[in-house]
Amino acid sequence: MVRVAAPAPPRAISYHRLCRITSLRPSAPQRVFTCGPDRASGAATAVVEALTLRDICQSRVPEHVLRRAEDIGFTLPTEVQRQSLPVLLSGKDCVLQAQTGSGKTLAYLLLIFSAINPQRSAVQALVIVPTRELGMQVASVARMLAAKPTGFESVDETCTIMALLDGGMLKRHKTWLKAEPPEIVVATLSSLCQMLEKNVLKLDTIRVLVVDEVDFMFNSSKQGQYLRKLLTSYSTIVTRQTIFASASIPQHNRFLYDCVQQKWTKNDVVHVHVNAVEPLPSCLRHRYVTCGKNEKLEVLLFLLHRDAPRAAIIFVNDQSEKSKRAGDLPSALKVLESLKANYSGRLEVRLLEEDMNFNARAASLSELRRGGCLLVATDIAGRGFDLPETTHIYNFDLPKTAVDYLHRAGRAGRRPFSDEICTVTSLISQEERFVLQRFENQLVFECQELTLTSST
Ligand SMILES: Nc1ncnc2c1ncn2[C@@H]1O[C@H](COP(=O)(O)OP(=O)(O)OP(=O)(O)O)[C@@H](O)[C@H]1O
Repeated sequence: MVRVAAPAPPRAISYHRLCRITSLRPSAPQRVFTCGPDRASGAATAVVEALTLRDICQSRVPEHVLRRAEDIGFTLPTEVQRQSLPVLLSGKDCVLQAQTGSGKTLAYLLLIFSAINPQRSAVQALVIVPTRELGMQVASVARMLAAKPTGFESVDETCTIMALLDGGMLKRHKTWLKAEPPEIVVATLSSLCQMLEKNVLKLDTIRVLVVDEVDFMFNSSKQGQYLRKLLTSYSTIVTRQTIFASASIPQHNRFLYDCVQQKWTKNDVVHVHVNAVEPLPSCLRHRYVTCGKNEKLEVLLFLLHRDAPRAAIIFVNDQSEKSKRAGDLPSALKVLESLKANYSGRLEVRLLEEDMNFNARAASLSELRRGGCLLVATDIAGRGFDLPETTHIYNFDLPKTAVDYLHRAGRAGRRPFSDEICTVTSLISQEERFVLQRFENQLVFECQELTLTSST
C-alpha cells in the first residue's frame, strides 16, 4: 500500500485535484481517500491509499517475484493490471484488450509466476509471440522478474525461461528441452511447431498459455492455421488457462464467440476491455503534413531537426511486388541512406526490417536498447516493441489499415504514469487525406494539419 500525504490542500478537494498535487494519476486505483484536518497540527491533510501490485497479487505471486517487480519500479498497477489481475489470478480464461503500452505483459507474466511450480522440471507456461524481437523482449522481462532480488539469495525456487524463436539455435534448444525442460517457454509459432512435430516438446504439462498480439496471429493465414492446431490438438482447455492479449481485437464479440465455439477457451472466458471508447493512448498528439512523393525526404529531415526527438521511429511500408520488379530501391533503404547522408542531429540512425538476417536484426535491437536513436522500420517493429524513450513516430508511408496505424502510433507514449506528450506525424499526399480521415473515425482521434512554410 502506498500512502501519499499532500501538504495542506484546500478544505474541499476533488480526487482529481488531489492526484495532481500528489502526482498520482487520476486513473490510479484508489482504495481509501480521506480528507480532513490533521489532529496534531490542525492543518488540512489528505491521504490517498492506492492499491499496489503487491495488494492485488499477495499470497498468489511468489514474494521474490513481487520484490523484483518493486525493485524494477513496478509498484502501482496500471489500469489494465488493476482490472485484469483479479480475473487472471482467479484462474479464468481471459481476453485482455487494452491500449498499447498499458502493461499487458506484466499482467500475464505475474499470472504465470503465480501458476508455475519451480520445483517441477516441466514446461508449464507458454507465451506465443508473432516476432523474434517481441519474443526476446518478453523473455527478457520474464528473466528480470525471475532473478533473485537482494535478500533472497537463499531462495532456490527460481525458474528457467527459454526463448524458442525464429533464427535461434534450435539444435541447442532441442537438447535443453530433452535434458531439463524450462518452466516457461516464449516462442514464435514456427519454431514451436517444429519442436512439437518432432516430439521434442509436449504441451500436456502446460498450465498457462498466452497468445500475445492474438489478432495479428489469426490474421496471417499460416500462423492462424498453426495456432488453431496448437489450441485444440496439442493442448486442451481443460488443463490450461488461456490468455489472449492485444491492443486491437477487431470484432471482439465475434472473436469471443469463436473462442467458445472453437474451444480455444472455456465457456466462462472473461473479456477485460480497458478504455473501450478510446483505443489510442491520450498522451499521443496526431498531425499530418501534405506533400508530394518527391518532397517527403526533405520534409522528414526538416521535421526531425525541428522536433528534436529523444528517440523516434520512422515507419515505411514493405516494398510492393511491382516496385521490386521495377528494380526500385526499397523505401526503407531510401530513407536510411538519405538520413545517413543528411541528418545532422545527435541520434544514431538504425534499420529494422524483415529482409535483414536475424543477426543483423539482433544487432540493431541491442543498439536500440542502448539509447535514443532514429529507427527506420517496417511494420515488423509495429507490434509489441517497447522502447520507452521513443517520443516521436513518423509515418513516412501511411499504414495500410487503422489497426496498423494504432500499433505504429503506440510505439510512443509507453511510460504508464507519465504525462509526457508524444507526437505521431503522417506524411501524406492529397489523395491519402481521406484514408487518414477514415482511420481517425475508426480509432476516434483527431489529426491536425501541420502546414510548413519557408518561415516555419
Ligand atoms: N505497473 C507498472 N509500473 C510502471 N511501468 C510499467 C508497469 N507495467 C508496465 N510498465 C511499463 O510499461 C511499458 C509498456 O508495457 P507493455 O510492453 O507490457 O505494454 P503492452 O500493453 O504489452 O503494449 P503493446 O500492446 O504495445 O504490446 C513497459 O516499458 C513496462 O516496463
